[in-house]
Amino acid sequence: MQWYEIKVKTAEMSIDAVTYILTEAGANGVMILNPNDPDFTNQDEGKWDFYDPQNIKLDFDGVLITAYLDKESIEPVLEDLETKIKGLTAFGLDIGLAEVTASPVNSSDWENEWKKYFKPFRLGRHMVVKPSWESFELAPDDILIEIDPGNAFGSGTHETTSMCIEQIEKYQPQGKTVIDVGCGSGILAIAAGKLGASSLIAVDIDETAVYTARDNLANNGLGEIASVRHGNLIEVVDEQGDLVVANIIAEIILILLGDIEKVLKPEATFICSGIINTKSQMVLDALSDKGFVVKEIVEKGEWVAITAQKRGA
Ligand SMILES: C[S@@+](CC[C@H](N)C(=O)[O-])C[C@H]1O[C@@H](n2cnc3c(N)ncnc32)[C@H](O)[C@@H]1O
Repeated sequence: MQWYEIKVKTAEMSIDAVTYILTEAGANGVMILNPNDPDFTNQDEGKWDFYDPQNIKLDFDGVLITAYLDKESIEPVLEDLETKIKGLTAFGLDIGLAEVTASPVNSSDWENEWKKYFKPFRLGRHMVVKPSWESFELAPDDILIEIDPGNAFGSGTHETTSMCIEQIEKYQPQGKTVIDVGCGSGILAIAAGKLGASSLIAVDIDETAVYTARDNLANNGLGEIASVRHGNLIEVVDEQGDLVVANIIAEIILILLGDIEKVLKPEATFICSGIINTKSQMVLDALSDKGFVVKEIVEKGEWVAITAQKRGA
C-alpha cells in the first residue's frame, strides 16, 4: 500500500459534498483551505484542528481540499473521484475547477505533514501555545504551553479549546485542584498547571489521548502534579476539584453533568465548551436544573463556552 495526498480544487459551495466523496473513498479526514473562512479549520475530530492563516493563500479562486488515502493503485480512484465530483453539477452545485490531483507521499512524511499548519500563537492575556517542534521568543510575562497533539484533539487553535483556556485564565486556577474531563492532548490541564494550579487530574476515554496528555504534561514540567487517567469520569475520579473543565460536545456534557457535579466542590467553577450555538440552551437548561449559577457565556464563531458555579453546600 502507498499513501497518496489527494488535492481537490473546488468551490466553497461544494465543500460538504466533496468531503463526503473523499470520506467515502476512504479518507479519515480532510483539510480545507478556504480563504473566505480563515476560522474554519477542523474537519476530523481534531486530527487537523490547526491552521496558519499564512498558509491560506491559494493561487486560484475557490477552496482547496486535501485528503490522504492509502491505495494499491491510485488511477481508478482518481477517475472515480473526478466522475463523482463532476456529477455534483447535476445537483446544481458550483464545483469550481473540479481539479483532482494525487501525489505519493512516504508514510513518515505523511505523519508529519500536518505539522506545517500548526504554528505558535497567543491566547488569553499571557498564554503562548507553541508546538514542540517550533521555536518562539517569549516576552517576560508570557506563559508557555508547549504541545504535541499527535493524534489527540487539542492543539489550541480550535475555538472551543481557546475559549476554555481563556476562561481558565480568567477564573484563576492558582493553588487549585483542576479536573480536565476529555483532556485530549492535555492542553487545558497544562494551561491550568502553568497558571499555578496545585493539582491536576486529566481524564479521557481515548487511550491515545491519555498517553499523549501524559507526555505533554511531563514535557511542560507538570508531571509531578498531574494524574492522567483512562476512563469515564466517575469510574476513575473520586476527588473533588475547585475547577472542572470539559470541552466535549453538548450531548456528552449533558450525560456527564451528574458526575461532574459530584467531582466539583461546593461553589466550585465549571467551564464547559464543545457546544455548538444551537445546543447552548439545552446545556444552560441542564445546568439550571442542577442548581448551577451561570457566570458567563462566551462565543467564538458557532461555538459557545459556558462558565457556571456549583451551588453551595
Ligand atoms: C474536543 S476534545 C477536547 C480536547 C481538549 N480538552 C481541548 O480542549 O482541546 C474532547 C475529548 O473528550 C474525550 N471524551 C469524549 N467523551 C468522553 C467521556 N465520556 N469521558 C472522558 N472523555 C471523553 C474525547 O476522547 C476527546 O479527547
